[in-house]
Amino acid sequence: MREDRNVYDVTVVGGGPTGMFAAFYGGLRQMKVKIIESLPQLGGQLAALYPEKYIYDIAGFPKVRAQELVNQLKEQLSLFSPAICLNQSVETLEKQEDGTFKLTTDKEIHYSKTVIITAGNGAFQPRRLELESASQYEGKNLHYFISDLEQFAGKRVLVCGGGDSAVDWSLMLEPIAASVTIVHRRDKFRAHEHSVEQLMKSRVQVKTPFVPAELIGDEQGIRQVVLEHVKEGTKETIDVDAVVVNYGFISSLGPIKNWGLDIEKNSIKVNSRMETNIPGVYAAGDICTYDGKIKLIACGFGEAPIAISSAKTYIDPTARMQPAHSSSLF
Ligand SMILES: Cc1cc2nc3c(=O)[nH]c(=O)nc-3n(C[C@H](O)[C@H](O)[C@H](O)COP(=O)(O)OP(=O)(O)OC[C@H]3O[C@@H](n4cnc5c(N)ncnc54)[C@H](O)[C@@H]3O)c2cc1C
Repeated sequence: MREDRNVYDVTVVGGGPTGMFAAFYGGLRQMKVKIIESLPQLGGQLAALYPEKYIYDIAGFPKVRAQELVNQLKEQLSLFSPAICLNQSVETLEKQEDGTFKLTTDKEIHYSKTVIITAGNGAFQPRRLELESASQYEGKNLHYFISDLEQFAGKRVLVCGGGDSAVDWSLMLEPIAASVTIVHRRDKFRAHEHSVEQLMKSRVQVKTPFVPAELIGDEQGIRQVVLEHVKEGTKETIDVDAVVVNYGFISSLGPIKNWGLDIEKNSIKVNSRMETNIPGVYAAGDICTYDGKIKLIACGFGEAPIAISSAKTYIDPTARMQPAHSSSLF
């Protein structure tokens, strides 16, 4: 297990909008900040569940596409270059004898003076292909995320799914890959009408209503996929070099329930300073609850500076809870 022996002032668990803004605010308050996010991307629900939708209730933005808001948050965050650890899910949180916290993820051990939990509904994981042997091809040529389109150049790619991500990735892969086949269990795609129209005009081969029924491969990866017609049960085998699965995401509070926090209906109870029952641990955004709590991005944005300022005064009791105005800092 890797270990980062640096002790951060604050570690933010969850890189959704609340966590991103909290990390930015930590920078503004001159704290050494780290974010840990279970997905290989920042943005939480916005990036994972509805990147193409417009949001109409962010102050100052009459309307903003969810992914665009994430991009703006990333730009704002980059001002202070916090440590960003993606693809790591925090599994345990322990207070050590010297008062610092030890956070253990599935990959690494981290240390921090304070912790802000901005974990939304819990760690997101991609909904996986439920086929025997699927897991053995992860890290080979079975992908749940695409970080580099070029790795598919000249390859025969099978994309599984019927939503926006599956259709968008098929269209983006089409000019690069040798061939792209999209398989969806229903006749109708759930993606935007415009994207589906483009898909039908493209070179992408559309297989509906089919599901992947079997993976045939070797040590190197999947070589063939058997597709089964959902209604007729007939089967077809196609040759593949890569399989991309876009079945959406599932989230679960999971290990957070075992961290000794006061939890009510899957949410962490906090007071008006965003303090949990564990001194030095704070919560903000969708994961936290208090009398009158509502789950909105705008509320997470309000709670984040409170949580950060509480953490700041916890580390340095002489620091002021009220931060200086950002307009007077630069
Ligand atoms: C379809 C849809 C439309 C919406 N529209 C609006 C809208 O118009 N306006 C509005 O205000 N709100 C809207 N919302 C709600 C809004 O998206 C949430 O309020 C917001 O995302 C909460 O932000 P957050 O940062 O608190 O949590 P999240 O966005 O849920 O982010 C939490 C992050 O923490 C990560 N995480 C969790 N546990 C761990 C762990 N143990 N280790 C590492 N990482 C972890 C998760 O993977 C996730 O990325 C909408 C939600 C949906 C689903």
